[in-house]
Amino acid sequence: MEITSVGIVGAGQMGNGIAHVFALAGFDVLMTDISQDALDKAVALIDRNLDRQLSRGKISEEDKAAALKRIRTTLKLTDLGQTDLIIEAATERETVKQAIFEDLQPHLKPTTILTSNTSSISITRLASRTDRPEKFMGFHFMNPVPVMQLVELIRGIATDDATYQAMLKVVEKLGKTAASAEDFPAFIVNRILMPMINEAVYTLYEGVGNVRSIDESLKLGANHPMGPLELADFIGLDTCLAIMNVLHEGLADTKYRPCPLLTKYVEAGWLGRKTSRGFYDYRGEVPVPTR
Ligand SMILES: CC(=O)CC(=O)SCCNC(=O)CCNC(=O)[C@H](O)C(C)(C)COP(=O)(O)OP(=O)(O)OC[C@H]1O[C@@H](n2cnc3c(N)ncnc32)[C@H](O)[C@@H]1OP(=O)(O)O
Ligand SMILES: NC(=O)C1=CN([C@@H]2O[C@H](COP(=O)(O)OP(=O)(O)OC[C@H]3O[C@@H](n4cnc5c(N)ncnc54)[C@H](OP(=O)(O)O)[C@@H]3O)[C@@H](O)[C@H]2O)C=CC1
Repeated sequence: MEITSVGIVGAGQMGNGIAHVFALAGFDVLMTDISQDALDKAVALIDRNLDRQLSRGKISEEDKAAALKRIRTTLKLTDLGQTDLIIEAATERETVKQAIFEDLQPHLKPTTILTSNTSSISITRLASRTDRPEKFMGFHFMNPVPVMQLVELIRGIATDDATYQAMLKVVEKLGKTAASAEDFPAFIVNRILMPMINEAVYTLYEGVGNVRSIDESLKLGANHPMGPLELADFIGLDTCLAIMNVLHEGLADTKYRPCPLLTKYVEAGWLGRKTSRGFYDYRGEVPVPTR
């Protein structure tokens, strides 16, 4: 069955980026969130990010207008039931994701494929709570979605080949590159990236460097486009901590112990760019290190 429509749950930074790339690739998009404010902000951001691509000659005025026309929003999760593909991109918490799939289930077409953009949580476990574990996959985009080429595809233990092949076709239609990862905590990218970010926070915690020197070191010394603390702020410190907890609990190895300083920032509500404060304070003209 050809996939032409997608339902996106969660209109945060990932949800809006995913809606953006699907609409540009010609899919009909229906996006939901628990707040109207999040939906309005997401649509405004997609408009701005399409403008960036327009001003750089990557898309035309017609492409932009057509993409925006393909995006609809709703506050009712169950409206998404008639779409061909569900992409869950809500907060990185297993209970939240489980509840979303549970609530959606009675309203789904029998053919609808379910996916989660989770950064770390077991696909097999999420799938096992639904009526279609064979049609369930991890579909992990990278941030910022319109810019990053990679999508991780993660099969749960029960995912069938027809579902995997259908998702490969979707990735191809988006013009992105798929990497297949096995279903173990945090898959490939975050298994490697997140311990590096956590180590950068330990480096700060132990006073080996400050925010600026740590970020400069990795940017100028290892050619990373962003320093690890700047990247953590960009991803969201709550998401970074959630991923470290999944690694720590799922692999039972102390090398994944989340840095207490990362926990403290999250407890303060200093979640990075999305709350205007994290390892940097973004409330002024230029970001200022908070340590
Ligand atoms: C946590 C997880 O589960 C998984 C993850 O996602 S891990 C995070 C993965 N992401 C990264 O590691 C990102 C690392 N950072 C970068 O690659 C770069 O800093 C960046 C691409 C984000 C920004 O690059 P930059 O050169 O500093 O900024 P900027 O010049 O504004 O942007 C570069 C290009 O991207 C475009 N761009 C940036 N953000 C965009 C967006 N949201 N939408 C559309 N276009 C965007 C810009 O228009 C620009 O386009 P051109 O190349 O055509 O000029
Ligand atoms: N940030 C990143 O770099 C990446 C994140 N991911 C993954 O993508 C997912 C989303 O992350 P991200 O976009 O950064 O997070 P955000 O915090 O930016 O957005 C999450 C959104 O989901 C909403 N939400 C929460 N619960 C529900 C619900 N029950 N139904 C509908 N919407 C809900 C939130 O609303 P509210 O704010 O009101 O709670 C918020 O708008 C996570 O699983 C994360 O691990 C994957 C790749 C990269």
